[in-house]
Amino acid sequence: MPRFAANLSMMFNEVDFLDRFDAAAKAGFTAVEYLFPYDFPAEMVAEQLRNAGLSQALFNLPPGDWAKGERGLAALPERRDEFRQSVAKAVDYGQIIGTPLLHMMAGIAPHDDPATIASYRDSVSFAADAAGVAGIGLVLEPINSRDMPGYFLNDFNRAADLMADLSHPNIKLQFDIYHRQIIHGDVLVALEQMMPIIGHVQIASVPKRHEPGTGELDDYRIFAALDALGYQGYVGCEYRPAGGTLEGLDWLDKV
Ligand SMILES: O=C(O)[C@@H](O)C(=O)CO
Ligand SMILES: [Mg+2]
Repeated sequence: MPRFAANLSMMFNEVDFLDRFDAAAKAGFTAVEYLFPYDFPAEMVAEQLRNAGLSQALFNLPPGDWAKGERGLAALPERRDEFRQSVAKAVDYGQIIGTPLLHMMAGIAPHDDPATIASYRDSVSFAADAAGVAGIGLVLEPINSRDMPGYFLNDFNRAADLMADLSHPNIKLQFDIYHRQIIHGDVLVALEQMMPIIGHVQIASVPKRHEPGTGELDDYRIFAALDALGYQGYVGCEYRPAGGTLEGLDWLDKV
């Protein structure tokens, strides 16, 4: 059975962010992930994690102005300085909280423009180096264009090609099964082929992004495949509960 991490940006929204750690632990989770911890001092987040007896699986670099629609800075050449500051901030938080992985979002930018491609490549290398010095892995996640129109990294093969090209030891793929199914399908074959470069997995039903086992895929077969492929990382439960978070957790009993 995979090791599941509760995603505190989507789950346990019945309580405030800092109270979600305790709620996740009481529900039986041993690890958590979330998008961003930056509204709170890192020490405060670390204390919540520690007090709840949880491990941190991953969180994201600062994405720019999320409320204004920004979804990362890495592919935006004109934001290079701000991007580099965001890397320093994420690594700082990562060391204090104790995360093994940071996810770097690419940004809303054309994926066929030489300037944005060059910016992204430079940013990936820069962030992978900086995170690596701190002992933290960097992951890149292709995101489907229906949920995030205009997102730069919207293709799993392009992500894999880039990683092969950069050949940096500290870069891995964040394989979100929800995005994979919407972008390309062929989930089981892709998991097998890409397993050597996968650093983190996330799950949600497709197409509604609710609890596993409630959509078009056989999520239980996918969990069995992850075990059979020897996947050792966390599976982030990045879904929006269809009703209450606790009421929806019975899918875990069927894994
Ligand atoms: O899949 C997602 O949406 C997330 O993993 C993320 O990091 C950006 O929203
Ligand atoms: Mg995801």
